[in-house]
Amino acid sequence: MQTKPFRIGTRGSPLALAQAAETRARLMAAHDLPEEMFEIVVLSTTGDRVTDRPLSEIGGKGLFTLELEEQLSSGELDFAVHSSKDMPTVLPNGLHISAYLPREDIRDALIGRTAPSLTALPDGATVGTASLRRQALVRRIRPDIQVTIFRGSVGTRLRKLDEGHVDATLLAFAGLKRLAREEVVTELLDPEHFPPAPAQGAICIESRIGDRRVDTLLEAVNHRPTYDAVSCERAFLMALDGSCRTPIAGYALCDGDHLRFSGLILTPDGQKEYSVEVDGTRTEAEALGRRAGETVRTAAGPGFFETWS
Ligand SMILES: NCc1[nH]cc(CCC(=O)O)c1CC(=O)O
Repeated sequence: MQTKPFRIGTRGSPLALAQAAETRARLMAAHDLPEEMFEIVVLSTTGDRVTDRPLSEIGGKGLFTLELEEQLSSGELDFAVHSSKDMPTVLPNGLHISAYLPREDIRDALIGRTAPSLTALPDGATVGTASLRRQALVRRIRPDIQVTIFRGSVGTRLRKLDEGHVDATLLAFAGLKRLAREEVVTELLDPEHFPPAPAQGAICIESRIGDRRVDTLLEAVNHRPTYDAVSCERAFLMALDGSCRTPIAGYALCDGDHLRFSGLILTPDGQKEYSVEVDGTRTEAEALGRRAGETVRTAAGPGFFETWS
């Protein structure tokens, strides 16, 4: 192996930095390499800079990835570490997701200030979130709840909650665990009733297609069950054309060679929905996700995706 350090690209949020550090630690352990062999390069992305509007409004794909991908393509970086959930379904030419680390918990967590659970929140309570999926899933269970746009890093959102801006907020349990903040959680939401976003809880590594040196390095940390589950979930998103304005949820679970996927699309008010379940072998993960996406898209019909945009 070469002696020049690998350049790892990441965003600068505390969660992104924790994920880059976890990636480096796993690579050091897998290859018995010293820390000096990995240089963590921090870049700011559009998604980091615009924090006062919902992401669905800023539009465009790759708000959290574009700047990193430019530097990957130009050879400035060797690979980039991302939250898979923030990855666009279609990547720039020449780049691919080459590895997934073992997935964290996939569930959403409620952090309640005035009550500990979604069902116990007071009548007309406010919940802070910028996610259309979380908004729709909250309204599906509690149509009386008002949703306030909440953006910024995990720490910023928890501070806004503390300051009393809202009664509760929702965050990925995975991110809270990675930041060692899981003690704030008052309720973990069951995926059967409150399904996570496709790819939630999984760290992925993006690199140049055909970079043998990087492929060899990353192979040792790639977790196949996560790779298959998230590939299935991303295929579901892609088949739905991943419009940022459609609340989409879904998760795949691997059990030995078997994979089961549950998907859901709903209107932002949570009052209308289409769900799908498929299962098969892990080797057909992508095909299963694609089929599930096509199934709900056909069931919903073209009108469904236009009713609110
Ligand atoms: N878009 C923000 C984002 N991207 C990934 C995570 C959490 C970690 C993960 O899902 O892997 C979060 C914050 C959140 O949803 O609470």
